[in-house]
Amino acid sequence: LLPILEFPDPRLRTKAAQVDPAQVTSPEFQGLVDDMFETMYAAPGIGLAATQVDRHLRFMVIDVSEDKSAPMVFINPEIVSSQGKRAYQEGCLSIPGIYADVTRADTIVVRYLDREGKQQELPAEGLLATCIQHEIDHLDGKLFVDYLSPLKREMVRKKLAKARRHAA
Ligand SMILES: O=C(O)C[C@@H](Cc1ccccc1)[C@H](O)SCc1ccccc1
Ligand SMILES: [Zn+2]
Repeated sequence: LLPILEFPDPRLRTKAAQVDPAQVTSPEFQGLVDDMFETMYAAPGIGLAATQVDRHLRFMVIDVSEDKSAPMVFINPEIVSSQGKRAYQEGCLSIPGIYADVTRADTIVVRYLDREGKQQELPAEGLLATCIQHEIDHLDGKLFVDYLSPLKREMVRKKLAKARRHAA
């Protein structure tokens, strides 16, 4: 399992670099993808961005199915269109115990390279669209708490500091 960075770790603010398409089929990269799926399922989570495990490359793994039956890899993802708005109570594996409503586009089309390095274009809506947008934010060093008011974000910081003190 790969350790997941936790807020306010500054490494979570790193902007990830494009993946070299020639690297995608290498054993090293494929091994990292496998490790990320294992880490995500163990958390458990439905998405995990490479940034969260301190690998600053533009890719993420997602599986919104109930039974781990729909693993998806998005490499160098870019949203090419987005429509509508939808609020969803988001959590984040890097900000444990904090949940808040975040409004994002309801329907998107995302262009990316798949696990074989093949260019794909996928329409997504609902939870999958929310998750894709949440993970791409990670690759840009953004966290869902950035969408909260400064007051609310301060409350989050205090709550996490307190939880860390009690855990120590
Ligand atoms: O930290 C992450 O990126 C994993 C996130 C992905 C996510 C957050 C909000 C909304 C959709 C996806 C989650 O912590 S995975 C845990 C989870 C499970 C079911 C529904 C929502 C979140
Ligand atoms: Zn997250």
